[in-house]
Amino acid sequence: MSAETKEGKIQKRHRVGLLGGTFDPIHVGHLMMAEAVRSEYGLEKVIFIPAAVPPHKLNRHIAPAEDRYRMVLLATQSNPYFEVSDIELKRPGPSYSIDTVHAFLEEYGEDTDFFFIIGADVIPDMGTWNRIEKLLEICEFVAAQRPGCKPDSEELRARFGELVAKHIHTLETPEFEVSSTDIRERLRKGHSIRYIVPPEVEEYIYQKGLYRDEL
Ligand SMILES: Nc1ncnc2c1ncn2[C@@H]1O[C@H](COP(=O)(O)OP(=O)(O)OP(=O)(O)O)[C@@H](O)[C@H]1O
Ligand SMILES: O=C(O)c1ccc[n+]([C@@H]2O[C@H](COP(=O)([O-])O)[C@@H](O)[C@H]2O)c1
Repeated sequence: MSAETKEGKIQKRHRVGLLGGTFDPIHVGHLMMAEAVRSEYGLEKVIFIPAAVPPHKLNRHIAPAEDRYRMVLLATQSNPYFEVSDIELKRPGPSYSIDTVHAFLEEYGEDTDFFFIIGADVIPDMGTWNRIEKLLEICEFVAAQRPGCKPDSEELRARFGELVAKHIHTLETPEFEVSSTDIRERLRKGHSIRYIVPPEVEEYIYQKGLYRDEL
């Protein structure tokens, strides 16, 4: 994408991916999805944003934000296109995406387009997100396939029409049937999580004794 400046020069627009999540813990499904969207959408980078207080998981026990953040750092360190932001960890209250995207728009300026990466399972819930209409206006969403989930945007389309067709894109990515819930369950049962999370994350989980106990 490009835009003409007042002086008539063509300026290339920057394209940055945002991948928000609870990451309790981060797993290869997150990493595969981020890399696939980065490469197919020509993104300069993908910024992983661990949520301090995920708005839809308020009543669920989650690991401390500091641990989830550290695991995201470990998992992403070998990919030069991946960055991690602690923006939501520093903000009190529920980690609403609208506040995060506004902050990035302010930091990066008008010549950057943001692509918020989600799994297809998130689409049916988006109608309940804080100020979703505004959020659809100010950034693009890219929904990656997730095993067993059809990207169902019917309800959103009925409410927000064109905005949904224009700003929510779906992408066929390699699918990997894993979730953080599966991983926590495996750890509670004492089963292996090797190859489902990067080795550094596996080691961190064992070192800190995370997810061992029934909740
Ligand atoms: N295997 C996967 N394939 C595609 N997208 C995924 C996958 N796992 C998670 N995502 C997406 O990554 C984002 C962050 O997900 P999150 O951190 O909640 O992980 P999760 O595995 O869905 O967690 P949990 O099982 O605890 O609900 C969401 O948009 C989610 O849809
Ligand atoms: O802004 C909201 O109202 C909102 C509601 C639910 C989820 N989100 C964001 O969606 C991303 C994925 O959420 P989750 O719960 O699947 O980890 C994460 O960045 C959340 O902060 C955002």
